Amino acid sequence: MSGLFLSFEGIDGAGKSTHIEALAQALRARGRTVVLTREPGGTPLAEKLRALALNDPMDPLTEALLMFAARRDHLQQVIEPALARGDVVLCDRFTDATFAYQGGGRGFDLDVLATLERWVQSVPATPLRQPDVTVWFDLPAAVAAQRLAGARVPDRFESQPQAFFERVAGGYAARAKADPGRFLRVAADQPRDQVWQDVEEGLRKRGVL
Ligand SMILES: Nc1ncnc2c1ncn2[C@@H]1O[C@H](COP(=O)(O)OP(=O)(O)O)[C@@H](O)[C@H]1O
Ligand SMILES: Cc1cn([C@H]2C[C@H](O)[C@@H](COP(=O)(O)OP(=O)(O)O)O2)c(=O)[nH]c1=O
Repeated sequence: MSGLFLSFEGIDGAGKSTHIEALAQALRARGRTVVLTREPGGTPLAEKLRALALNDPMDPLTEALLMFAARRDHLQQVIEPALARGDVVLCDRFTDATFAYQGGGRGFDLDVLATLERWVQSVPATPLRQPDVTVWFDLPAAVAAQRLAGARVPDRFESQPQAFFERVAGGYAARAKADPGRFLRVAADQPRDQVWQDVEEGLRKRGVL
């Protein structure tokens, strides 16, 4: 069986975590070996970089470089070996998050991000590794803010004002527009069951489920 790479995106509170585990179970029930992972993170080194990026003050270039440094290690240590074995990789966030948060949210130069993307995602198997499908939980920033109010201790990103998340959401929309074949947009402002049905149906249409 050939490997499959799925990423999950959306602003904080959009509902990714709620549905990734259910999807892992659905895939396992179909006989697939599933690697559940996340960015920034997924390896011991990348988890250290995550702790820095989420908690320590830094300028936008440092932030972008840490995200891509973590990604490079994650690709080499976890994602590429898993895809080579024929596993399904479910990754909670990938490069679209960098374009949305560092690009849209922080206003960092998108051309620089695109250059880093090409460098970091060039691997022996392919000149530009990208997810096969990106499930995008599209949720208005105001709804996400309501969901997260008081729910968890906010990190450097979650403590940003709503306007930041409006820019992040715009960053995702631009990435989706540029690569509509890869993006599966799910309207996340619906009851959990309906969101899950839309995820399932979208992935079935793409032959993933
Ligand atoms: N469809 C939904 N409707 C209402 N609340 C939801 C829905 N999906 C998730 N939630 C709740 O919203 C919060 C954020 O969801 P979560 O899955 O952690 O988002 P993310 O991983 O994208 O940040 C959680 O408290 C979760 O229980
Ligand atoms: C992958 C990535 C995440 N982030 C941010 C988005 C999130 O606020 C944060 C961590 O993501 P996430 O794992 O979704 O957080 P949580 O543990 O709260 O579910 O990192 C970036 O800013 N750039 C990136 O490239």
